[in-house]
Amino acid sequence: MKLVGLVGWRGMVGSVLMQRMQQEGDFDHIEPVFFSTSNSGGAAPALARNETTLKDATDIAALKKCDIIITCQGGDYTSDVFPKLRAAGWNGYWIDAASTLRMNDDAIIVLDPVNLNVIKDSLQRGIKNYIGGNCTVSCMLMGLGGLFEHNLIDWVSSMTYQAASGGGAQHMRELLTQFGSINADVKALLDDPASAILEIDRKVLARQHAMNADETKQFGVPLAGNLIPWIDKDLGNGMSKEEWKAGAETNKILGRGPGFGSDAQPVIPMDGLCVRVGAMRCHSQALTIKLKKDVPLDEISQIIASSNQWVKVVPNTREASMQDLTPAAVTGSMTIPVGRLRKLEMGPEYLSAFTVGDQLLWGAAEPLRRMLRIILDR
Ligand SMILES: NC(=O)C1=CN([C@@H]2O[C@H](COP(=O)(O)OP(=O)(O)OC[C@H]3O[C@@H](n4cnc5c(N)ncnc54)[C@H](OP(=O)(O)O)[C@@H]3O)[C@@H](O)[C@H]2O)C=CC1
Ligand SMILES: N[C@@H](CC(=O)OP(=O)(O)O)C(=O)O
Repeated sequence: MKLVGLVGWRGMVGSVLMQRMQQEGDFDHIEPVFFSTSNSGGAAPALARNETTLKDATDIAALKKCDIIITCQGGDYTSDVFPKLRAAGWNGYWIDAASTLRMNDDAIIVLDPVNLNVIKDSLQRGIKNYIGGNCTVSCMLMGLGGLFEHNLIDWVSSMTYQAASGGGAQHMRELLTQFGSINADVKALLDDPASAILEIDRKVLARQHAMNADETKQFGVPLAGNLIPWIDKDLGNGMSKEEWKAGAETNKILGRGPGFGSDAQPVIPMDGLCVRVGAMRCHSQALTIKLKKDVPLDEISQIIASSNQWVKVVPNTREASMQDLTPAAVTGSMTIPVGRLRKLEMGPEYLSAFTVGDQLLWGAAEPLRRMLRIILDR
């Protein structure tokens, strides 16, 4: 059995990964070794078999023994440990949730329901670094993969509504704490049906404006009852790094653009705005898609629905959209609903779509565990 090192397994992405690996019986096929950056020597989780203590996640000699390493520890860890491990001659498979290595020439962004051909070709070529994509990109491609596959897309503009979970566990906690403190300030007024709504509104705003640095430590400003139209770094050209990832990662996942040789398909322009909203753990996005030609809506629905077993087309009705196309409906589920499909007033080649995906499942953990199985099944 392959020795598989697990790093970052108790974090938020890591915990979801452990859950999914148990559900899918992945541990039956590996000998796991659990690593920690903070508790080496401590007891490994119950899933451990022969290696029952936690190894030091920075111990290159211990890491080198692994055939495969899966890490959800984060970008700083990858930047620190990965180069040292390769420099020490380790030639195993590195599977990573962090963005650090994604755009490297010797790394593949993995989303096998969409790019299994790219993955298989890379394994054949001896590539050893397999990185999970940005959560928004992965969820979008799981939903709209069919349109890309049929080469129907001229360009895409995405407007995202990204959940607190994209920032990590502390961000989710902060959002809920903020909601709680706002509620506490207006609870008496809410309980009184005769109270004035403008007084409630004034108090909510006063509480938001009065939030101190501790209450907004993660997001920098209140997110509860608010939104933040910027995610990730400022690239200095008016674009956020999260927005840049949409085009860069989508095209890399699809194997499009000059980096993939002279006979590769051209890059599909993708751009838009990424916005953080007060949802808990599903990323949603509204897409404007310029098609290459006028394709009837029923054909579009059929192409989208038949792309993979997880995508589900939601009828473009008020009731279905409210029931099936919300973060609360999708959280914890592998299903990727795509709805609000309609032709826009701009013309028959302009399509709107809205999709929601659990960013901890398809957006983070699931492509990693599936990559592990692809390697094991070779
Ligand atoms: N959040 C997301 O939605 C996505 C994240 N990613 C990537 O995955 C990386 C990990 O993200 P995420 O899981 O959100 O990060 P977390 O902060 O939840 O976990 C990262 C590490 O923090 C340490 N840690 C310290 N205190 C705690 C605690 N109280 N509970 C659990 N872990 C703790 C753990 O390391 P140790 O056990 O060694 O102490 C853990 O592995 C990110 O940096 C990002 O690169 C990718 C896609 C989506
Ligand atoms: N940036 C994403 C989460 C994330 O971790 O993205 P990436 O893996 O590309 O750094 C968000 O905040 O919603």
